[in-house]
Amino acid sequence: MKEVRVGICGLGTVGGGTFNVLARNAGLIAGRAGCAIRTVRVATRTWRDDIDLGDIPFSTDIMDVVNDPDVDVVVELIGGYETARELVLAAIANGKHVVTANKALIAVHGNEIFEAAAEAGVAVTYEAGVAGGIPVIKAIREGMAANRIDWLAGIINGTGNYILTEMRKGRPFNEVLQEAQDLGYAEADPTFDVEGVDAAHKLTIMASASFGVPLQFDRAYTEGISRLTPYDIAHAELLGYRVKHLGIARRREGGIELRVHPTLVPQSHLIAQVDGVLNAVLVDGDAVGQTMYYGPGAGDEATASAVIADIVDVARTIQAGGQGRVPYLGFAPEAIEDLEVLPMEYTQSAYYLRIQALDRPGVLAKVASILSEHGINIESIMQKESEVHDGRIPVIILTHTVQERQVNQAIEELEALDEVDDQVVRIRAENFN
Ligand SMILES: NC(=O)C1=CN([C@@H]2O[C@H](COP(=O)(O)OP(=O)(O)OC[C@H]3O[C@@H](n4cnc5c(N)ncnc54)[C@H](O)[C@@H]3O)[C@@H](O)[C@H]2O)C=CC1
Ligand SMILES: N[C@@H](CC=O)C(=O)O
Ligand code: NA
Repeated sequence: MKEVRVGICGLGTVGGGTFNVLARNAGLIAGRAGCAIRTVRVATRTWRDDIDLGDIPFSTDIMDVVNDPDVDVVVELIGGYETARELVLAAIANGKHVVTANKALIAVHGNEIFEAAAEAGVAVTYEAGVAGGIPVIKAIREGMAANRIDWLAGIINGTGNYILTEMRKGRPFNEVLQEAQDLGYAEADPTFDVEGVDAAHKLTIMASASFGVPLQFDRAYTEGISRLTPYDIAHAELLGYRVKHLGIARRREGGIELRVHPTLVPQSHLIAQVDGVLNAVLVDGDAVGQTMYYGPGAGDEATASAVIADIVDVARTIQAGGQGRVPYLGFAPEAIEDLEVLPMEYTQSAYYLRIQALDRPGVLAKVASILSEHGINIESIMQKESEVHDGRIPVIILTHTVQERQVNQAIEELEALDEVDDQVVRIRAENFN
């Protein structure tokens, strides 16, 4: 085969980046792929005047790509759940390989899509969907193949990390979110970024590829960054921690943890230094130990880098005459375990608690006694006289690692005390042990 022919669906941020890099680095990419990679058709609803398609046929109907007999690989870059699902299933039915950057699609419909693809004998790849340009799916499915992976944790949403980084400098949330949207980092619906849905999509995929379990997005716990206050971010810093929005997956007795939430991480850990649109994923393997993958998590050409790496992989597969060197989730179908996601109350974490209490003798003793009754050990406690306001003082406590249900019960009792006002603020903390 002299060339592999690509049809691109969606010419937005990632589609534009993919088209441009494929054109700019055509010779180099052909050298790596062992054949030319040629864009033979494009379909997109909105046009970009800055991209010259030359004589490549184009239309607004994505089915034109799927039904084009000249297309070997359909590159799905339209985003969203349902239309993308129909597009990908139709491409598979037509015997075409699929490359996608759509983590929402894979996290929610991946089990169905991989089954259809296996039956049709085609590849479906999704590297760009997880942590953008970082080749983390390749690292997990191939580089970590010798290891039992017990946990992974990552900053896996560029928009959210960009917002948290700028908030630390004192900038307002909404202004920074608008900036991330203007830079092309945010999802079509930016609440997916801010409320942790996008991170949960990516975490679901990485967990399945790490542990060899089916995709279970509907069981993931998702908490966003929109309710974080500058006060708690600053006080976490005083305790030696930084607040990051993490996705965490951990293998436990009888199930797996799958959770996305703001998290205190030690300032001394490398992951605390990951700022702006950059992402980082820690993966812990029993043989290799802790590894970290770092780089741009969003953006046009950064994401295109991963899309094209997948296209090259598919081109090599086509030349080798197979359906894909690597199984869809990195495990042979018969090796997929039936492990379920644990309910949140059975997950384990350390906690930052902020209790708004009356500034009166004996209150701290009552708080400590409730925590102790629930088996919660205190790592550190912080209370500053300069913060007394209206006879009330914030008490900030960092706990040791405990089960979430112990903390839920303790918080319920703390909030019922006459000496405690408002809801107790709770942010989980990780030390990556
Ligand atoms: N923007 C980024 O940095 C990253 C985005 N992604 C994913 O890549 C995919 C694309 O994202 P972006 O390029 O940012 O989005 P975008 O909104 O910039 O581009 C989407 C393109 O698809 C076209 N489109 C949408 N629905 C269509 C339909 N039914 N028929 C024809 N054309 C249609 C739109 O006209 C637009 O040109 C999404 O799944 C997103 O989650 C993944 C990693 C990074
Ligand atoms: N909206 C996403 C884009 C990449 O996946 C992000 O901000 O990380
Ligand atoms: Na990636």
